[in-house]
Amino acid sequence: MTPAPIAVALDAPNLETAARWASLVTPHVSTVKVGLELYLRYGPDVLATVRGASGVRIFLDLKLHDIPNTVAGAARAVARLKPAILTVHATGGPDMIKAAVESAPQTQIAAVTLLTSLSEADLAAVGIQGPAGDAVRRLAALAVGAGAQALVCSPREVAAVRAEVGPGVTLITPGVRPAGADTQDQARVATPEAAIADGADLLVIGRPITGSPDPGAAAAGIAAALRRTALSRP
Ligand SMILES: O=C(O)c1cc(=O)[nH]c(=O)n1[C@@H]1O[C@H](COP(=O)(O)O)[C@@H](O)[C@H]1O
Repeated sequence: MTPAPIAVALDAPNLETAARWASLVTPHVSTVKVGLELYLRYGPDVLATVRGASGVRIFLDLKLHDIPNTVAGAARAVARLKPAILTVHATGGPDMIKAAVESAPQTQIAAVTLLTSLSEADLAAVGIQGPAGDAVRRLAALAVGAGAQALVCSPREVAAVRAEVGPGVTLITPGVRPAGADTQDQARVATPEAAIADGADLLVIGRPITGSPDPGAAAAGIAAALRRTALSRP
């Protein structure tokens, strides 16, 4: 069976846990995501450990955000680890995004538009007025114009982003929660089925899978629900 378009966020406190989660979920999902917690604790070695024998695709989520020269150096430094995807913040601007794209040519650069943890009130507090969707669409167009091949946005905005950037860009949505699940620190959320129906290519899901007593079964359950949705579509 083809693995589901899910990147499991391995936000683990130690390498053993991350490796265990990775081996449990990789039969069911296409990708695993290494973020700041693991990378800052263990460094580049974490990618080889998590990749393990399965050779699963790695999404390296470092959310780079600095001046173009510094981001170019950072992207070059991690490009040798061959992550499939690397994140940068779209608000770093077009020159910064372009620097990342040029410095990691084998890696898909994903520009994070507005963090899914921010509510509209939070966005207003940092000076982003109006509906989140407007700013997300503007940042999406800017990032694609600068060469980003992928975008990160909330599932609430993914349909508008798809309409803005067209079919060729990979749309990645965190802020995904199965119906009835605790939203925790996420503000702009939707279900896995809704995210896919609205045009997401890859769903980032962490705690709903890794917080389960059986992460393998939780990943398999969400993957099966996505397959059922795909089959029921006309
Ligand atoms: O870039 C990301 O992956 C990301 C962007 C964003 O806007 N929101 C967001 O939650 N994420 C990441 O997606 C994951 C979501 O995890 P859960 O909330 O546990 O499903 C975390 O690892 C976040 O770092």
